[in-house]
Amino acid sequence: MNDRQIRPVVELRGLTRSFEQGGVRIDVLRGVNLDVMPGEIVALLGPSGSGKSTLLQAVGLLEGGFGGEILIGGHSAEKSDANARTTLRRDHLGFVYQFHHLLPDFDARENVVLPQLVAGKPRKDAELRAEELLTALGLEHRLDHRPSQLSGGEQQRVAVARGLANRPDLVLADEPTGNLDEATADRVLEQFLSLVRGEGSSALIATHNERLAARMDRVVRLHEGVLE
Ligand SMILES: Nc1ncnc2c1ncn2[C@@H]1O[C@H](COP(=O)(O)OP(=O)(O)OP(=O)(O)O)[C@@H](O)[C@H]1O
Repeated sequence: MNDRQIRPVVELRGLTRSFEQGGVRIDVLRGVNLDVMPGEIVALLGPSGSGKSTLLQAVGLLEGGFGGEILIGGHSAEKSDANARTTLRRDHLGFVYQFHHLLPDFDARENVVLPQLVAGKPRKDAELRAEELLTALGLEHRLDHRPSQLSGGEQQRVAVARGLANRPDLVLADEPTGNLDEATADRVLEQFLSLVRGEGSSALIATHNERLAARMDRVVRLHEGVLE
């Protein structure tokens, strides 16, 4: 490949996924094609049940059972064994879950430190990075608070910091503001997007909220198992 050619951070080619429900087969993804370019923030829109979470699980290399091809940073997920997939996930991907996935017994700082320790970063560096991110999100006065001592919007900002902690090339987020009221969702999304932009990462963000999707660089719609 020409060195000057820019490669997508993720390439999906003919991605398929079916489930059996009560003896009936449903084809949720029927041949999804998508490229996400470096630095691009893509909204994945679709009504409830259209397969947004299923698609994010595929890109996150969290589950098997998919047909087609997934390339992360040019590396084929299918051609990688379980260890190589774990490395791909660790080196390239970050996940922003809804805030109820935060570890309840650890404070905000530690929730952001832990994934970095798992990735092999020294504790001191991990703490500095956690403080930098939480400060950028306006939580410098909440570093020592546990999730139960934080508001929903504050907890979701901790979840954002955790997802970005290891400087992923691609951030995957499933309804990252889905649990928040409209005004808080707007503020948290704004901070999330500006942090992703500032770090030069890409993001694929599932939502059924057209208004929030319009704030991203590109909108793709999942309809009847394909992207339009
Ligand atoms: N593990 C599973 N077993 C059986 N069916 C599943 C499984 N996971 C998802 N499905 C089905 O696949 C379809 C798509 O689900 P998915 O959660 O991906 O949709 P979604 O667009 O993320 O919906 P929502 O916006 O409500 O979260 C649904 O009909 C769902 O019931």
